[in-house]
Amino acid sequence: HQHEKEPMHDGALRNRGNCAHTVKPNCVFVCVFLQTILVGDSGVGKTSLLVQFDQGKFIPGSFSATVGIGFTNKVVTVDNVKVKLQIWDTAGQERFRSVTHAYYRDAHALLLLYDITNKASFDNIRAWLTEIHEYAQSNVVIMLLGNKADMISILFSEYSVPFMETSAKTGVNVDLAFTAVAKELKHRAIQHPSEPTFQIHEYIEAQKEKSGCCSYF
Ligand SMILES: Nc1nc2c(ncn2[C@@H]2O[C@H](COP(=O)(O)OP(=O)(O)OP(=O)(O)O)[C@@H](O)[C@H]2O)c(=O)[nH]1
Repeated sequence: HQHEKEPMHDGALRNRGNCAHTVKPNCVFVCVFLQTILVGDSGVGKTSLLVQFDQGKFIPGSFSATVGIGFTNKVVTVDNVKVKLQIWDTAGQERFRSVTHAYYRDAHALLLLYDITNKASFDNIRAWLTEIHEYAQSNVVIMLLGNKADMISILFSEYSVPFMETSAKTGVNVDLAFTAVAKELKHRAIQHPSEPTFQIHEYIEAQKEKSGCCSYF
């Protein structure tokens, strides 16, 4: 944080009206100040995500729910411009909701998290988005994050089962799922001694990248 020198006044933010931020010309230290809020159900990993981003570590162990709200400042350089992110970590528990709503209005960006292993946290996204639309500025930047992606690889390594996400609706990875299985079976049936053994995991990984799976805009 030694680069921080010119934090904007909170008042400047409140006066910004339509959420526009100021880029200071020829600035050396902090040029843009952005308020970001992490929201989502309790236990989806908001605090953990912030600790990972800020300190590059993950502290496993017992879960202690956030009480109220707190923030961490982080300066990132984007296209040679120093951007100070003030990241607010909110409590996901219902009883703190009225406290956190008060912070939505000043947010430039909202990171909405769900836990990919917890269906209820996914189902609640609609309710979160309704709240966001009610309390935040209309042009707030919203990013939806499916956290705990590592849990997939735990299943994968436990059972050694290849994994990919498909959509029967859009067709994403549908061909690949069947082709990969067909290739595996073909290699088992007809294996030329000179041929390297077919690695279905590697094949899927290589093909998945081409289809640009898993980011949706
Ligand atoms: N495997 C795995 N566990 C995670 C991940 N993120 C968080 N956890 C665990 O999930 C539990 C809840 O994480 P927190 O970061 O405290 O959740 P939170 O969203 O801040 O919860 P509240 O403060 O109540 O809103 C903790 O036991 C974490 O260790 C992740 O990406 N992978």
